[in-house]
Amino acid sequence: MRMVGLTGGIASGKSTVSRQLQAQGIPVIDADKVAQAVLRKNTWGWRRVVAVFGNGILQENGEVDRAKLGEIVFSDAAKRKQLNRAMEPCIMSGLFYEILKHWILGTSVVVLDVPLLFEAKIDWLTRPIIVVWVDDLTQETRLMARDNSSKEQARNRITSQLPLDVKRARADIVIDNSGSLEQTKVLVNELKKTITAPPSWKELLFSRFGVAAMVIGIISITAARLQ
Ligand SMILES: CC(C)(COP(=O)(O)OP(=O)(O)OC[C@H]1O[C@@H](n2cnc3c(N)ncnc32)[C@H](O)[C@@H]1O)[C@@H](O)C(=O)NCCC(=O)NCCS
Ligand SMILES: Nc1ncnc2c1ncn2[C@@H]1O[C@H](COP(=O)(O)OP(=O)(O)OP(=O)(O)O)[C@@H](O)[C@H]1O
Repeated sequence: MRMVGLTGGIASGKSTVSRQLQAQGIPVIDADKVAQAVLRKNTWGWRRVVAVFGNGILQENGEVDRAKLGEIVFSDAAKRKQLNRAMEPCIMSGLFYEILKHWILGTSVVVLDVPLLFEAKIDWLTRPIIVVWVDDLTQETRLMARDNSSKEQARNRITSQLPLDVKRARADIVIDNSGSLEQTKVLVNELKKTITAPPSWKELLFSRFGVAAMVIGIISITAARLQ
């Protein structure tokens, strides 16, 4: 199974590209959705996060107040590190579960939409790596418009990630999403051809190795948790 990495900066257009790929029949695993699931009330992730941040981040119904937690972690690098440390094993397990489902089903190409692919150092698992890029001003403007946020809130979120130009430099393929949606669609059509081209033997071996390494990783995390 070919595992294609899809990443970029906040509001650079990963979900937009992901939707266009899905419309062409390419399966996508969305790490943001996995992260949301592992933060639901009474889950393993919820317990770990509440243990670190306390009940003050909860709504009356016991669910995490995402806006409140976001305000805390996107304006304080140390708190963000604590959140990442608490959630990382849960997100990794969730991603692994989704990958395993596709592997068992015999999916030939799956796209992993992971905003923090480089930051979490899991880029080695995926090939090719696609970075959805936009210029800084477009990123800020789109983020503010989408989240109805202030310039300060948008800058806090943008600077909490590896700079988008650094990600672009590490990409195998760059999708420039600074133009119109129609222009991006044309680029995504070309992208589909590239990622669905028949895999080489080297690629096949790499993917099997990646999945095997993840199995070992998850077993180690689970074993450490049970101790
Ligand atoms: C802090 C939370 C609750 C804020 O929720 P909110 O609904 O406002 O944002 P949402 O989840 O939609 O994330 C929007 C974008 O923020 C960026 N982002 C999210 N978490 C982080 C982080 N820890 N560091 C840097 N950027 C992040 C990503 O680009 C993501 O696509 C949420 O982002 C979260 O649980 N983050 C930690 C989990 C995580 O690392 N997610 C990224 C998946 S790899
Ligand atoms: N080419 C485009 N032209 C105009 N608007 C766009 C374009 N691409 C994306 N957008 C808009 O920009 C915003 C951010 O896009 P999107 O949600 O796809 O980004 P993202 O990278 O998935 O964000 P996040 O990191 O928060 O998950 C959305 O409101 C989207 O509709």
